[in-house]
Amino acid sequence: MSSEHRDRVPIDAQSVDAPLSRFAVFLVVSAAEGDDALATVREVVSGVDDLLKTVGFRDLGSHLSCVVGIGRRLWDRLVPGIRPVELEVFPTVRGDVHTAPSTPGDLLFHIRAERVDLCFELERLILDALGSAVRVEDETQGFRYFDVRDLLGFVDGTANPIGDELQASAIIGDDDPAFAGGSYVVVQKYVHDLPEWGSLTVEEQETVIGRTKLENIELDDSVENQKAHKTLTTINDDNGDELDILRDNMPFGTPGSGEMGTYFIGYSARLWVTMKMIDNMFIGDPPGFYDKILDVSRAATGGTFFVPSNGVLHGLDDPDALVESLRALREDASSDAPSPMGDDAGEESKGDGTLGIGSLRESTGRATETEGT
Ligand code: HEM
Repeated sequence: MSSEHRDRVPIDAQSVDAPLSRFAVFLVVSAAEGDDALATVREVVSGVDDLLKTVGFRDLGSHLSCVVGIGRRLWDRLVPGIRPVELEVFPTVRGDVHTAPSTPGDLLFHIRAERVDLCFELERLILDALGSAVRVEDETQGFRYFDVRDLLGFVDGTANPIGDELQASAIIGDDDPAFAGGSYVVVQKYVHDLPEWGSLTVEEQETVIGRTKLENIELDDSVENQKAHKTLTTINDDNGDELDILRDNMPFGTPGSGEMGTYFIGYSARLWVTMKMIDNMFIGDPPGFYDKILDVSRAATGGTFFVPSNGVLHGLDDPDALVESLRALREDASSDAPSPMGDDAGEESKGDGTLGIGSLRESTGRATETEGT
């Protein structure tokens, strides 16, 4: 990659690695058809930093942050002709018993802060600015619950990568140089059946999760077919090295309505790793032995978004220049690489084996379908 191109498209990541906060808002919206709506989306999304400063500067200690993700359909409208290698619409994943639905959404705003009013204010300003250019598909307010527990009562997030591992797991690097500094994010809103969960003994619950409830100690992996949640979501590459994702799950709910659960959010440098975890949970590994967490957790939403680096995000207000820069970066990379990557929408380079992706994909036995690509 030439330094000239690096200068044109800086690879600074959005605040994907913001610390675990007390509050969060997960806002998913769909973009309206038409050029006017697209122009508004471009302006707001590329300038979201200004709104963030407007609100966040009023209390810097509360660490207000906002990550913007863009779904594949909107990406193709905003940046026609070049797309992150793995970006796809979240596919419906059907197991024998449980299904992970694919639900509409073009933009994700993941807002985090130590104060709920800062999250509220930023969300309000973003939606005001977007106006009729978008329709809200889902809006969930998450909160920290005791010592970072989910509503099932278990500490959630312990095995998250930190430091260098966080960067390597969550932020795209040389695999897709045009989109270095970006990340893939998957969200799913799970609604829990807490009375059903409460009818299990603590030992039974611990077997489902794979950790002890009070002390959060990891249990040994089961040698039986039925694996714990933590085992089904442990993915290794062909060399046996573990491939992590960065989770920032949050409890949500309104007891009066009876609806409460866990909002799952996972950032990854490789989308297929997150999707393999979801396959394992819903289809089972081996197939049929699905994640028992799903017997008390209904997936109500499912979406995949690409989180561009700040440089690409800001570049959305000048799409011609952006596309030219991204193309140049990808061409540079393919002329340097022994086996060239695709130069159009990225389809050609999917599963190119750089991390044993192809063989792992084939072994998933995945019964999935993609809705309305
Ligand atoms: C109902 C929703 C979910 C709940 C309540 C939940 C809860 C938990 C808990 C309590 C742990 C153990 C502590 C920890 O390491 O964080 C865990 C681990 C984990 N979960 Fe989930 N989770 C949910 C959904 C998901 C989904 C959808 C994925 C992936 C797509 C996922 C990926 C992981 C991973 C990677 C680990 C760490 C495994 C390891 O030990 O290496 N989880 N989860």
